Amino acid sequence: MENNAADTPTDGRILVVGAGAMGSQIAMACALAGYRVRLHDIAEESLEKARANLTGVMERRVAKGRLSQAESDAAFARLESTTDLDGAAVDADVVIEAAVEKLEVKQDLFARLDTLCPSHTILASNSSSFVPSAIGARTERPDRVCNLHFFNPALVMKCVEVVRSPDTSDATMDAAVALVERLGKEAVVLNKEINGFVANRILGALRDEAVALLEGGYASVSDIDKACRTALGHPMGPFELQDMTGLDIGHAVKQGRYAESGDPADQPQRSLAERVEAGHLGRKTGQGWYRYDSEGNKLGEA
Ligand SMILES: NC(=O)c1ccc[n+]([C@@H]2O[C@H](COP(=O)([O-])OP(=O)(O)OC[C@H]3O[C@@H](n4cnc5c(N)ncnc54)[C@H](O)[C@@H]3O)[C@@H](O)[C@H]2O)c1
Repeated sequence: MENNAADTPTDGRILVVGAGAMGSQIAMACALAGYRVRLHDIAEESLEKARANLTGVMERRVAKGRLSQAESDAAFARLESTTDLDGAAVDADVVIEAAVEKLEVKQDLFARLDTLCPSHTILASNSSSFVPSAIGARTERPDRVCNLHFFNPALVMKCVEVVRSPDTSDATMDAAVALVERLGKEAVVLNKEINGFVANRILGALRDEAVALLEGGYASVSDIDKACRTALGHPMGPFELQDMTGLDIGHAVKQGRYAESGDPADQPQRSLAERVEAGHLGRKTGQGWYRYDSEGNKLGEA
């Protein structure tokens, strides 16, 4: 059985803001661990989609015997959906924000949550890149702001990066790490904030080296991927992975980092930029570093 607590409700109320791919699964992970959870979104259809997706995920888990029907029912009973942020925030002990990746949206949300939530409430963001000092800049509680960075899919992936700003208190970090552990996940603590955190920075460095080797004419796309799979034991190579996640995503991350650092090394490389400009974004467009047929089967290098 997974980490869940159908019969042992956990103290504390969690508010998850944003019911997209990440927020919906983070909310369910918390409900499975016994927390009472409110899932908020500005869009009613996002909440409906979240509920439908979670119902499917939980049904599959029950069918596979990884969860009992009673545990699934109890988790759903602890999970409430709402478009009313004011009402949802009044008694939240922890907020996990998983709205769109736009700094202004997050700063506005944190400023608003700061006025709506009790003074003890921890405000955490699931942002993939923005640091807590930036997101919480307009709150009166920088000591209770941190990042809780889950990975996709949040119900499956074990790692959660817990990121502190220079103002985040030890008590906030301790509570955040305890929450991650209560969810049955592994906390990776960042003692100092940095854009992109640990796992995605390492992934980015690998991707950059792969593109540099390709652009230098040292090896082909498929041989670089082969080296990562067969020598390093990676489940897929860096080009295969980019085709899966979307070249536009990696391109946007590099642009964002360049805007912040001004370091030319952070700019998207020529071969990546050319593909994105041509609309070759990976599997979703049928071509990225590789070409794919309409069923998504790889045909060969692009
Ligand atoms: N998708 C990933 O692989 C991944 C992984 C880790 C972290 N993240 C981060 O998680 C966050 C959410 O990503 P996602 O992939 O779930 O996005 P998504 O587009 O699937 O969902 C975003 C949701 O936020 C809602 N929203 C937008 N503005 C809002 C507001 N002001 N108040 C409440 N809800 C609002 C939207 O209606 C939408 O339902 C982003 O910060 C992203 O960087 C994403």
